[in-house]
Amino acid sequence: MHRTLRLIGAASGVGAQDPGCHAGPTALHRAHAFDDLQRRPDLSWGETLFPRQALGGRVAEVADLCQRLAEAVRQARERGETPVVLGGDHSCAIGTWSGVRAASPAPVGLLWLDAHLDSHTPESTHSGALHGMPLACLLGQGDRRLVTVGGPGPKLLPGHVALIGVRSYEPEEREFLDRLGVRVFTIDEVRQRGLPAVFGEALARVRQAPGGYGVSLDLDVFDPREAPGVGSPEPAGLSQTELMPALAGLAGDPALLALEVMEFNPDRDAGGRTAALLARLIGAVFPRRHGA
Ligand SMILES: NC(=[NH2+])NCCC[C@H](N)C(=O)O
Repeated sequence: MHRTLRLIGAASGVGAQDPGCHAGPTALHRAHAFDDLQRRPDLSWGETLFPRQALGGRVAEVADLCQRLAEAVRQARERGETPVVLGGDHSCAIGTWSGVRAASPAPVGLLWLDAHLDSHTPESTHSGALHGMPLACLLGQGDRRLVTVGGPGPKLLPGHVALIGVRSYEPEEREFLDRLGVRVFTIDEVRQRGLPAVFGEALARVRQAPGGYGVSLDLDVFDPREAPGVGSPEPAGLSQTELMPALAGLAGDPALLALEVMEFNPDRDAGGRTAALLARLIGAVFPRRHGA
């Protein structure tokens, strides 16, 4: 059975220091790089969600957006569709995975591809930026308004989570993840062992979750020379030559519940390279099947 892909825009930069990612989904909707994707009969662009202002601060605005995103993602899953969420800053991940979890009868795993750990709490953050906190929130730690999006309780169990590509973080968030037992594959480990070995090990871990798993991809996991259009670029990332084949290996996996691609910042996307990469990436994970 071929599932319908449901694109959902999360047009928020409220969680970031540079709010430019808010324009990401609208820019992609119009980008020529997305023309072929949008013509696919098995893909439909659903809604794009925008933050509501004057809710009394950033946490309230992010919580409100994530609540609506969780609902849209949950409904898509319950219709038997595969949600593909396009950000937007990475704080929106709280909505995506709370929605996936709400639609699943059993715990779900998450593969987190990112230059950062995004695992601060309000107490540990250095910047105060909410896009530095979503993974901690999904693991049950953080501002109550964010932790309870989509229902009470942690949305992920540490043993079902793995991060790949990490190269920029503060010590407190690393200690937090190590304490919980979340597996972090830094870029140094990728360089030592090669991406195929690391990706395989990370995937095996997240696939242990009985409810299936998802992929949260922050575009800054790529080297900024290949993906310049991101909110927080960090040098020395993964190349497309490395990561695309690994992602293509997920194609057709019935346990893959949803994908999100976050932190696209069109203001910085010199030559439209990042939008084109993003379109290729969706095509690699969800190739168009014959007849679909
Ligand atoms: N989703 C992101 N781009 N996160 C970047 C976070 C950077 C830094 N660790 C912070 O907490 O501010």
